[in-house]
Amino acid sequence: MDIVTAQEMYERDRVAMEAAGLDGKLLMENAGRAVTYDLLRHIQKEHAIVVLIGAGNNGGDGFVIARTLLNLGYDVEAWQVVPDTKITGDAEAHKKIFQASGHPYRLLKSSEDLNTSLGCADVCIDAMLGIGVKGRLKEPYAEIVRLCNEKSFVRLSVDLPSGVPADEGEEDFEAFQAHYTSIIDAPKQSVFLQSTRPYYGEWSVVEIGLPPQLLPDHRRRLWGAADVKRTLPERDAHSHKGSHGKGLIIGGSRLMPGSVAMTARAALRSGAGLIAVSTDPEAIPSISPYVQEATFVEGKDGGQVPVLEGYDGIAVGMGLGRTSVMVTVVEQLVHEKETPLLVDADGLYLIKGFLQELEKREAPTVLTPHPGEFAHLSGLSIKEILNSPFSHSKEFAEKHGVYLVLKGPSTIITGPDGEQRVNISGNAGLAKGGSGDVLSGILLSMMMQGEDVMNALSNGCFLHGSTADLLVQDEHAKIDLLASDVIEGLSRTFRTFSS
Ligand SMILES: NC(=O)C1=CN([C@@H]2O[C@H](COP(=O)(O)OP(=O)(O)OC[C@H]3O[C@@H](n4cnc5c(N)ncnc54)[C@H](O)[C@@H]3O)[C@@H](O)[C@H]2O)[C@@H](O)CC1
Ligand SMILES: Nc1ncnc2c1ncn2[C@@H]1O[C@H](COP(=O)(O)OP(=O)(O)O)[C@@H](O)[C@H]1O
Ligand SMILES: [K+]
Repeated sequence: MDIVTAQEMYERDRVAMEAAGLDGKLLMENAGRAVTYDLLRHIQKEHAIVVLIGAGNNGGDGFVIARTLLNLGYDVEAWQVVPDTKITGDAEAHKKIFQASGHPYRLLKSSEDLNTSLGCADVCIDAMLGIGVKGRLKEPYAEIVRLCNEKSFVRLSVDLPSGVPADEGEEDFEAFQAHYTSIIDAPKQSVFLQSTRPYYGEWSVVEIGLPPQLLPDHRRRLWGAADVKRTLPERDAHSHKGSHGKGLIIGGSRLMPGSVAMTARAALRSGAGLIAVSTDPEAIPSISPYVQEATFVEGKDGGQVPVLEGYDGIAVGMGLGRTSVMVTVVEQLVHEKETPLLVDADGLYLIKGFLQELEKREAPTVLTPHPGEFAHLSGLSIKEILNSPFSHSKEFAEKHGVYLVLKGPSTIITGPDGEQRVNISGNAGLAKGGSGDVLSGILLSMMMQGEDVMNALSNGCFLHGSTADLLVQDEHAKIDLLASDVIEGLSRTFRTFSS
């Protein structure tokens, strides 16, 4: 499913209108009807409903929704919150159909009248502003939004909660706080940002008849279960351990043995053929009982720098520490151009000095920072990253020729060519030390088993989060879930994808 900016959404509408001959009024009818039937899941027959209608096409959708609900026999009051002169174009055409169908609307004169009406409502449908919003809400919207947010009724939004910007990068806004948002055609960037995501409440996307074959390819997509099912490599009946990749994991130290143990175990649980671990010899006794299937490698000349040749993939950084000998290890990995490399945790701190050289690597380089680590790598502030994660990830990945996995509740995976995928599986049970180590193991394993790196990374992120989701559905709560539970839970997720 594509993720769009406001501009890209207007472009999709334009293509549907010009290339397919779908007229704007028809799209508005489709949108309004699709949204109505979606919202009905949250409405009961005895509910008193208020529909708030704004000046633009979002308001036009509001007239269609109010008419459809009234035709179905629901108790609806349609409030136009702007003067008649502001309702123009397709919205005006639908207002006329609404009136010709014998339905009255109320015109906002004072906020007291509206407040009385809101006081009697069980459900409020917000069709005031959509992707056309610019800057902070002006009156009367700002006051109406404040009134609505204080009420105890069910708040449902059309396309976007009014006031929420569609695109990343906007910090200063005030918005309708929806319990549920019915998104038209494609999720907007703001669905995935920390500051705007909470305003949407639960959400889903309704289809309004735009022809997929004609739509521009934005190369920014939400990655879901259907995509995993389509792209997850099958395990060949005639395969042997060598067919599934031999991986090297460099990390762990005397005081941090657990992280590399989890990465190794997660890699094996995700299908890796062979896993070797390079770590501080003092850490080996605590790691080996936890991953009996892994082997250990000694560094060259008895030191800590391992031989890097002969692997299908290398992951570095988990629990590694930041000593000078580790700088040497990371430097050698950067210059070892032919093996796919994944860098996490301490590895991300150590690689900062070699960023300019990453572009020269021939095999894929994958960096998996959380926003704090990305701030260190990029020199941006965490706030800047959280406000515009799509554009900052894209700029960084393209500049350094790397795959960037920017982790969080919405994880953004960006390829060196700027293609982006978003994973939203997972829950706050993963907000614990060790979750990232497990993800690194899964990603290393996926990279060794599939040809397409973007698919491998997207699938790995989905499987990691989706395992945590399955585990909190029955066995665990978000509070007690451990990263190691996710490793043992992987089998459940894999079983749902195997035929
Ligand atoms: N063909 C299309 O373009 C379709 C559009 N649809 C709907 O149309 C919406 C987009 O329509 P519009 O482009 O008219 O945008 P909006 O419906 O968001 O409204 C823009 C209007 O709001 C005013 N406005 C902007 N910022 C404001 C602020 N901060 N305070 C107060 N008023 C402000 C503008 O002056 C303008 O009159 C979508 O979100 C969707 O709901 C759907 O009907 C499907 C088809
Ligand atoms: N609130 C959350 N909702 C969903 N996923 C989360 C949440 N918090 C963390 N995660 C996921 O958990 C992992 C945490 O990785 P990271 O921050 O590197 O953890 P650590 O280094 O402590 O192991 C990432 O995959 C991230 O997407
Ligand atoms: K809205």
